[in-house]
Amino acid sequence: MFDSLKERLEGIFSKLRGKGRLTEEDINDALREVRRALLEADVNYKIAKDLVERIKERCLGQEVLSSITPAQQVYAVVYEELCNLMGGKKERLNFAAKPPSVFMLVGLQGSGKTTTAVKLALKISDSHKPMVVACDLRRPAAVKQLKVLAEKARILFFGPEEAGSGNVMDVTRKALSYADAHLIDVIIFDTAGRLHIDDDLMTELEQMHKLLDPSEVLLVIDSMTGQEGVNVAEAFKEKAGITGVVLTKLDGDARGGAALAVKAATGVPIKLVGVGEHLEDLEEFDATRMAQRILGMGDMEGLLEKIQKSGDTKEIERVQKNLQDNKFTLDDLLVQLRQVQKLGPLDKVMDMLPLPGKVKSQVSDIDFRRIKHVEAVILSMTPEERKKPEIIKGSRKRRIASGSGTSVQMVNQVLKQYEQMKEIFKRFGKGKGKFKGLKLPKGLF
Ligand SMILES: Nc1nc2c(ncn2[C@@H]2O[C@H](COP(=O)(O)OP(=O)(O)OP(=O)(O)O)[C@@H](O)[C@H]2O)c(=O)[nH]1
Repeated sequence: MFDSLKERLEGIFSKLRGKGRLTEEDINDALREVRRALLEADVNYKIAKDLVERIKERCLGQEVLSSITPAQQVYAVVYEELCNLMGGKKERLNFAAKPPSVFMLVGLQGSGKTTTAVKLALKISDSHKPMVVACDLRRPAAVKQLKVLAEKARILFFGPEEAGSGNVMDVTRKALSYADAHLIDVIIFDTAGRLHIDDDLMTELEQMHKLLDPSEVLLVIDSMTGQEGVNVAEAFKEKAGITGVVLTKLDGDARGGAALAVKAATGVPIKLVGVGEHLEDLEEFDATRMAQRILGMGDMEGLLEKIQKSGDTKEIERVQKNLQDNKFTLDDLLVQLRQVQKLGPLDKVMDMLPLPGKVKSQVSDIDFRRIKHVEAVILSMTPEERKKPEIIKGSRKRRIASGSGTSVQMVNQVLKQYEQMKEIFKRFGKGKGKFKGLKLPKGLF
């Protein structure tokens, strides 16, 4: 997601960086391109226009700081304004002061409601006892889907006695008494999906709302729907009293229009984002991180969090220190490869690193199906060789190849990839500059 927007912005800023002083015309030209890039990302025209106006006002109005370049200044303003556009601060879920908390998930068919219901239950299950309730009774398959997913995630499920039968209000009431009897403190209702917003659906949601007095009505939107998603949000806001948005399929190739504009258009904050098909792939939405990703600054916080979750933090800290000190060794590469295997798909990890798109695709090109071979090659080297691979010469390469059950060609490839990564980290992974609390990776300018 955001790839093409990111690339466009990268191009615009690299042009600016090439200029020492920026004239008003330079800024106007750059911002015109920013607006065009936003429109291409399917952001509503008015929202893009207003955003660019605000950026322009701030850029032209600000005094020139001696500590940073003019291009950096513009970049920082764009970053701050993108954060503001997406809501600025993190919006947490509201839980009822007196349990149970009731969450209603609403949205169009196929937006990802059912999956999100279970993802959300799983996410909060560390500190709560959640239950998911199937209230999409028009589509028997939806009840079954929720049940199957809930079983997979070991989450309590409640639904009509027979899929395809029953009445929504009946199921809702029964779910409430079941929850009461079983000390369930969060009840998540998966409501009916429709292809379009219609009166029947809204009446049903209204009745449920009245009975449940929910802490959250979360509208689930497929981010691929772009601006259309924003229109849906406007309609649901008016009719269903939504309190938050969950944007799903952010891992896809959506252009980003919905993520950028939904808060500005509706005033309703994005609270959660779906970032994959696995049940663990639901994250809190963080405008700051999102803006950093859009601007190619990487989501270092997200990456570190992921790494910490996967354990081995001491090792990771050591690798980080080595990266900063420009002492990246093959041992570090080994730790990284193991982390990559634990972290999951490489493209997601790559997305979080503050590297320009082009470099990312180069790194992504590394054949990670052969990751085990790479590991075996490194493990067949002596500790000394892992620190100073340049001492590995012809005969040692053959020994390493046979020791690891691979080939000399593979050994050469590992060494080459290591050199490439070292170079990348040297250029982009080192240190961070600071500007008014912003963390800008050095080397970008
Ligand atoms: N890649 C990806 N796929 C997702 C995400 N969230 C949901 N999906 C997929 O989207 C498809 C539709 O999701 P559902 O949960 O069935 O959607 P729904 O809104 O409940 O649909 P109805 O039950 O038809 O109303 C499923 O194949 C999900 O696996 C996500 O964040 N990323």
